[in-house]
Amino acid sequence: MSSPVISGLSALSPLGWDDSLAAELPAGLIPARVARVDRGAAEVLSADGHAQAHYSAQVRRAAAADPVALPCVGDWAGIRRLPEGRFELETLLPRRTAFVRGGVGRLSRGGLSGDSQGQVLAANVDVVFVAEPALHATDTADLSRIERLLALAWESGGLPVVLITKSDLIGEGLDYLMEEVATAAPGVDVHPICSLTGEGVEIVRGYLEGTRTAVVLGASGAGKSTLVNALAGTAVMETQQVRAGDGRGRHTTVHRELIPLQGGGLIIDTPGIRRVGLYDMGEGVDMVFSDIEDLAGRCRFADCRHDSEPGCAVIAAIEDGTLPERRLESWNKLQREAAWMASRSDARLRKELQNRWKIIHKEMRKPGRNRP
Ligand SMILES: Nc1nc2c(ncn2[C@@H]2O[C@H](COP(=O)(O)OP(=O)(O)OP(=O)(O)O)[C@@H](O)[C@H]2O)c(=O)[nH]1
Ligand SMILES: [Zn+2]
Repeated sequence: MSSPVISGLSALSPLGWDDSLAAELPAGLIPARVARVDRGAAEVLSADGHAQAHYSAQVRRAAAADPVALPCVGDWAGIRRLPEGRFELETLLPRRTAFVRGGVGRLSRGGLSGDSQGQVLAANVDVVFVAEPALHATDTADLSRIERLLALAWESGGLPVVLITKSDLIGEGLDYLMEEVATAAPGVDVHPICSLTGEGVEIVRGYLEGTRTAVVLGASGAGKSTLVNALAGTAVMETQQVRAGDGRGRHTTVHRELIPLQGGGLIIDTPGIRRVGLYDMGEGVDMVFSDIEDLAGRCRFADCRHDSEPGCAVIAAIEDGTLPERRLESWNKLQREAAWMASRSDARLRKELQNRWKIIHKEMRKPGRNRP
């Protein structure tokens, strides 16, 4: 990494680097993107390849005070080469989007708790693909699962896109299924794909244009790895068959969690993202049910519970067939769950956490503190 600045910037653009990020980079630091994190260090990709970068004292201190300041896959960082040739990760650039797990808990002494709370699973994800198979065992696509994952996707700040995978398994019924799925995802693009024949894969690739970064959410067996391999044009991910076939554990292959694709764009795949379940849906739920929110605005009573009140526009829409009744049930259910989570992780504290992230970030960028 000798002359990073000139050769660097164009070599960095496949990683998603752009002018607005460049404007945030403190002078004298080398831009690099976090591809994987280990204890105390990150594997980073830069214009000159990959390197291990140990966290600076500032980064360690900030992370000890608040786990949100811990580098995570997808982060952009400013790194520095130390005289002995090692690299140090000096600062993180502001995150544009983030998948946060666990929300924020309170310690008995009243502060924000720091242990595995508010952990950031991935940063700077532009597109969130929600993968749901057309046919899973004997059932068709699970609309409630799509709604749940969409709420997460919205909450992260990335653009949600629904992919109905394994479209080859359903044949005739596909058009009908796609119409049903569309009712569960208002305002969201929905596409059928088949990673085996390649149908729809180019449409998926289109969302990555301009070197965007994506994650694929979906249940086990939804076809996430198969899709990523189809996008990459090579086997970058182990699929279920491969894993079953050679009998090796998944841990035998150490892979980077930020995967640049040959045709452009990047995919983030981490165990944390794979396990992502019912976390932090928060305001995302409102986005998923924007159709019902609109209708509710037209109910006669402002506090209508859409149950049996007179002048309820939601019930009217169910009666005239424009709103599937399943949607209202699903909305009620997810709202209850979101409220339950909010009672545990307090939305106000979450906002506070976001603000504190900004302060931490400024703090980390103060020059001359504890240089080794
Ligand atoms: N018929 C059909 N099968 C598919 C398609 N895509 C994937 N599969 C199969 O579905 C199974 C699961 O695919 P994976 O890609 O491993 O699923 P995954 O979502 O990565 O699963 P986890 O790693 O457990 O999260 C494999 O046997 C694939 O061959 C498709 O488009 N059509
Ligand atoms: Zn109503």
